[in-house]
Amino acid sequence: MTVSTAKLPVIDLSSPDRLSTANSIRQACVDYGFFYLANHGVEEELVKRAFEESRKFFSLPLDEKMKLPRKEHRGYTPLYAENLNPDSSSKGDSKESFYVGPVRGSGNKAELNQWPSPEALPSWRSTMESYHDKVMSAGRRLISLIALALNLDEDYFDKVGAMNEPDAFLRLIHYPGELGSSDEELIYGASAHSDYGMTTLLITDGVPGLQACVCREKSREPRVWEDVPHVNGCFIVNIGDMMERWTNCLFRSTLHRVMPTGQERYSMAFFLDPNPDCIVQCLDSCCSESWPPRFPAIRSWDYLAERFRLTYG
Ligand SMILES: O=C(O)CCC(=O)C(=O)O
Ligand SMILES: [Fe+2]
Repeated sequence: MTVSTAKLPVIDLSSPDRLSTANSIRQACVDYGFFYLANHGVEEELVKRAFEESRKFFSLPLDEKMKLPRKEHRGYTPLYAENLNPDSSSKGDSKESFYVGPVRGSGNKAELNQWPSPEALPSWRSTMESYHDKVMSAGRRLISLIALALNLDEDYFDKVGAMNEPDAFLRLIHYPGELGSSDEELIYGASAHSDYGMTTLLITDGVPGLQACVCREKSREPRVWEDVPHVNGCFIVNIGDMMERWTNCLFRSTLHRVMPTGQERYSMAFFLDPNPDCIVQCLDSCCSESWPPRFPAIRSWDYLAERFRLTYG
């Protein structure tokens, strides 16, 4: 079956016409929950370096990588350890990943990060810290436009505490590209899922595989999948379930997956989530008498911890 390419809008983060940009973001988040983000300020050179360092890490022998197993949601997760959609595959996804949590902040938050040994990978930590910082500043600018898009003050998410030391996790991903044997079930790179948090800023190495199901009804069958190709110089941004909850389902967290193509592939997903103590409750601008709040208020971390528990067991 041929798969068409999703026609996603491109949002210019540096446009001086913020209101018009906010309107385009609103439209994109209502219609697709996905868009491309251009002129985001993260230099191509830094993206390239981060991909190089990521490649170096995943090329280490497994026993080296297993010295940094995922703890406190930071560190290494080996192949098949994660199953985003247990209904679709019993083996788990064909990817390995590494999480880098917030790199600044009060208390010991940044110290929870695990780093490969500087002897083996001397530039790894500084590269990932710079990349995390830079994507975080793009994310902050994006969140203020998202607030405008929701008819809120542009510092709304600062005022409710979401952007006070947000929980931002960079996840480096490596898909080895092997195809599971064809007489068994299909093994996805990443099986169908929506992201859990506020918003995700994803960049890939250009190898195809990512698809989104941009149908409004998540439960509609059969699902129609469309390719989401890499666009040079852009992040692929998508809305997460927590933002869907916040906006009372006005903004959509869209199902997506990574198909196995037989090609090795690298990507870097930056999950921008609110401060763990932030209370996520239906925005005033997203409910009315005829459209009452669908979800009770919840503390951000309580919501996310439950989602992680279901994914990682
Ligand atoms: O690698 C990709 O293109 C997508 C990864 C993804 O959706 C995720 O990690 O949540
Ligand atoms: Fe995702």
